[in-house]
Amino acid sequence: MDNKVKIIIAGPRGRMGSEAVKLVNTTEHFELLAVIDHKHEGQMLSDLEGFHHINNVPIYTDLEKCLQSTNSDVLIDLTTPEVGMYHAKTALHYHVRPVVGTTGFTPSDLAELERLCQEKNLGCIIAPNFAIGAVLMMKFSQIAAQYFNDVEIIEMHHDQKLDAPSGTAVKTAEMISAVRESKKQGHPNEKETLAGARGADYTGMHIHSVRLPGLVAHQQVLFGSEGQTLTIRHDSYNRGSFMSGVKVAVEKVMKLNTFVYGLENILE
Ligand SMILES: NC(=O)C1=CN([C@@H]2O[C@H](COP(=O)(O)OP(=O)(O)OC[C@H]3O[C@@H](n4cnc5c(N)ncnc54)[C@H](OP(=O)(O)O)[C@@H]3O)[C@@H](O)[C@H]2O)C=CC1
Ligand SMILES: O=C(O)C1=N[C@H](C(=O)O)C[C@H](O)C1
Repeated sequence: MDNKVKIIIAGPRGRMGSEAVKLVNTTEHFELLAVIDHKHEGQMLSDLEGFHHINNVPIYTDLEKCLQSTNSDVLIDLTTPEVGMYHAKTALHYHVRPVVGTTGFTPSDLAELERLCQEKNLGCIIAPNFAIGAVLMMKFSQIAAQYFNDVEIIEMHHDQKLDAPSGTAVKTAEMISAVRESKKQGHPNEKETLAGARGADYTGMHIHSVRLPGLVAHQQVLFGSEGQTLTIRHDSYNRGSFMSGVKVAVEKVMKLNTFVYGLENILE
């Protein structure tokens, strides 16, 4: 018996998933047991371009079949919102702890996962952003919002992103609204002459989503008051920026029997 954390990764060919494969493969106390890919049933990960050096890792298209055939501890999911939700629920049913980076979950998805964690007495971490700098940006924004009631969020991502606003922007808005008195931003009588010009409305605070090739993941939180503005900004320039957070989440989830939404709740 070794003490390695036995891991399954869903979405291994993706921008994030391929980095996670690298992380697990190079971390002494982690072991990659299998991957979930909706393509390539019956093949080995080493058959795929970019993974020739990774031995003995089977590809499953069906998570349930994978969980029945392997004795795993943690599922790392980096896929799409619908798939991620199904994977997280399935993993918990099989007593495997989910670490989910996939964004786009609704409040009712999160509530359902929380209920399932209680029922199974198991840990689960949903992290809209694994980058430590992004977590600090959200925490600093929450502090600033105690002093500045006027705030708008601008998130900027690559143009292959499926969800808008980003999970980070939603989490930032949630953290701010926990301390900010609800207020409709802008002039009370303002009118959009072009629909969407003022962005999405989250308890009166506006979220603007920019999508451009060349970007990775960036966010500015802008505060304003009489004669001054404060801008809190974070930039991820590559997906490596998220991996130390993934590592911490996998280590932590092994010691948890509760549901955690946001890395800020587990960082020491
Ligand atoms: N929490 C965080 O810090 C971060 C979170 N993210 C989030 O992570 C998710 C993935 O992002 P990213 O890597 O950029 O996206 P990609 O599109 O690059 O990767 C997603 C991968 O999931 C695969 N996939 C789709 N359906 C399934 C399925 N049923 N089973 C297994 N694999 C499947 C896709 O395969 P195919 O292309 O063949 O369909 C693709 O390889 C997004 O929700 C994103 O918002 C991203 C960055 C950081
Ligand atoms: O899709 C991405 O790229 C990212 N998604 C996450 C989000 O929606 O906040 C995290 C990061 O911003 C990159």
